[in-house]
Amino acid sequence: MKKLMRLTLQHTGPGRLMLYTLLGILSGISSFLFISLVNKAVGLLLDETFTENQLVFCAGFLLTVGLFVGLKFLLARSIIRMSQETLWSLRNDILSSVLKAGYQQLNAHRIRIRSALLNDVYTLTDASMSVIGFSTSLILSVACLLYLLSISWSLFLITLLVAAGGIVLYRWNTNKTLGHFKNARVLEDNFVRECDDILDGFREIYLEPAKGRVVYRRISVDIAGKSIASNTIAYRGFVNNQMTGQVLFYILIAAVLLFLGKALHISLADTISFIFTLLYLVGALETIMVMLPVLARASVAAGSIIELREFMSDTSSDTEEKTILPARAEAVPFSCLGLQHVVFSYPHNENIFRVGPVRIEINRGDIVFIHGGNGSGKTTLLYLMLGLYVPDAGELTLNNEPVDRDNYAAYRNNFSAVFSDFYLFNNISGWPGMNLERWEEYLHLFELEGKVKLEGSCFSTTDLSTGQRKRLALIVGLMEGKPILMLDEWAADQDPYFRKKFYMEILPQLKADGFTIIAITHDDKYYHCADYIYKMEHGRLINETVGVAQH
Ligand SMILES: Nc1ncnc2c1ncn2[C@@H]1O[C@H](COP(=O)(O)OP(=O)(O)OP(=O)(O)O)[C@@H](O)[C@H]1O
Repeated sequence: MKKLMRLTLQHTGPGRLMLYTLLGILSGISSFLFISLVNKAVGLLLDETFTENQLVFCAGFLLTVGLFVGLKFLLARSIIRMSQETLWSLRNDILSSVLKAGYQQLNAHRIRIRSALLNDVYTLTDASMSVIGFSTSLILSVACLLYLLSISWSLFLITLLVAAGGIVLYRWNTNKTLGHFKNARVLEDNFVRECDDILDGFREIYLEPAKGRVVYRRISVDIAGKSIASNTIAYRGFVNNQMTGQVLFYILIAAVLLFLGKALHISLADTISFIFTLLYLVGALETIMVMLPVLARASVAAGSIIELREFMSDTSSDTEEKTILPARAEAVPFSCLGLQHVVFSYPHNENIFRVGPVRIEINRGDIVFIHGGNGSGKTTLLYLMLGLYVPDAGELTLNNEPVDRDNYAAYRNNFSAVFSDFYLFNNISGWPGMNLERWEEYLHLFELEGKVKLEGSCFSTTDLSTGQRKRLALIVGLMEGKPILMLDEWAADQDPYFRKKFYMEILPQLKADGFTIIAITHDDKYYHCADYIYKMEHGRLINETVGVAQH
């Protein structure tokens, strides 16, 4: 619950939370005023003096009901607004942590981020909607207990003992119950992962439905089975608590009516008032008990969001040490970059694959090709050069200056990249430094005229062939105007005609325009187009430029 309070406080602010609590208290008090009026009226009816006070009671009832309705309405309106604002504020908060996180952190927590954005925030929003009933019932319970004290302190003590017994039982059960909710929350992540398999692997499943059936079975048998079991045990625990509490109070009511009233010499009017108030108390306690599982699940969701945020901002753990949090940075004019004895290995990789030590110097205007076998470390090296991964040892230099924590973001600003699994943004509005005036020229160069248009800051379509989408991604990269272009097997999806055009015509033109190009390629037919050629072998970078370089 502490985590839930911490998160709620962060998103509503203490002022608003106090205001809603105050409204809840007032609403509870107005309910209690109504009960006490009913009790008084019952007492007067028994004394047969009610008719003399009928008008006063009529006004009293109208006033308390009016107050109750007004406060409930105000509270409901505020809480509904607050819960919607909390939903979006939580989402914005998670997304801004995502945007500030390092690449490796993001990759490691992809599924949790999705679960947090889609599930946890809704669990929390639902809980905040329940707060109205919860706070009102809580206040009403306290007020009822105080009223019971004013009727008979001995009966009050007995009631308190019964309530304490219920609370002890509840506490005893709750830890176990929360554990089951936590299990169910972990299963939710597994569910999201399996759903990704179905949605992202749909083509493969369509061809071989057995693949889909396997995933479906994992969801419907494994995950659903375990999730149903965990949630059922957890909810059952809460229902048991609720029933135990109710039974305890019903026994108390029966005992007061049957013998406790008489034994403790309580008058008939007080006994009736006591029973009445107890019944109200049971109702209020029941409302609280119904809310408890909702709050318990919200507490697990809050814990999960807080943990995720800590993972995303933490720079001390194994993985996070190798990332540099981005900051706003101005690019410096690029003249050369270098990797000096750079070493990197993936954390938690059992095969202990290591890149390096790597030494390389690249100057402005160079065309550098890197080739090598699958799994030799080319992409890892590319990520190191791009500053997506941070080396374990050695250093990167930009313009002969070492790149450190403070200027990593500025360093990254020098690159545009088209990855082998690139993402094509449809809307490029607000991107800094875009040379949109070159759009038509590049469209012509990459032979995409008539295929796609730039409408404002959006592309008319991104539903193109794979090769065409790659051409468009490269045009976007070029329009960004960054000095270094990183390409991971860019030409692999191009037809022979355009591949030739790319190596023989486009690359020289880009070089003439001042771009530096670092490309992973297996097109050995065009290796002569590079100024420098390197081979990656088991994480080692071998210079094969001799005989290839044109200068
Ligand atoms: N995210 C990762 N976590 C752990 N290990 C990884 C990760 N990515 C790659 N590796 C390991 O690093 C090695 C090199 O991978 P890398 O992607 O750099 O190779 P590559 O030369 O680009 O291969 P390919 O030509 O197949 O794309 C792989 O053999 C793999 O074991």
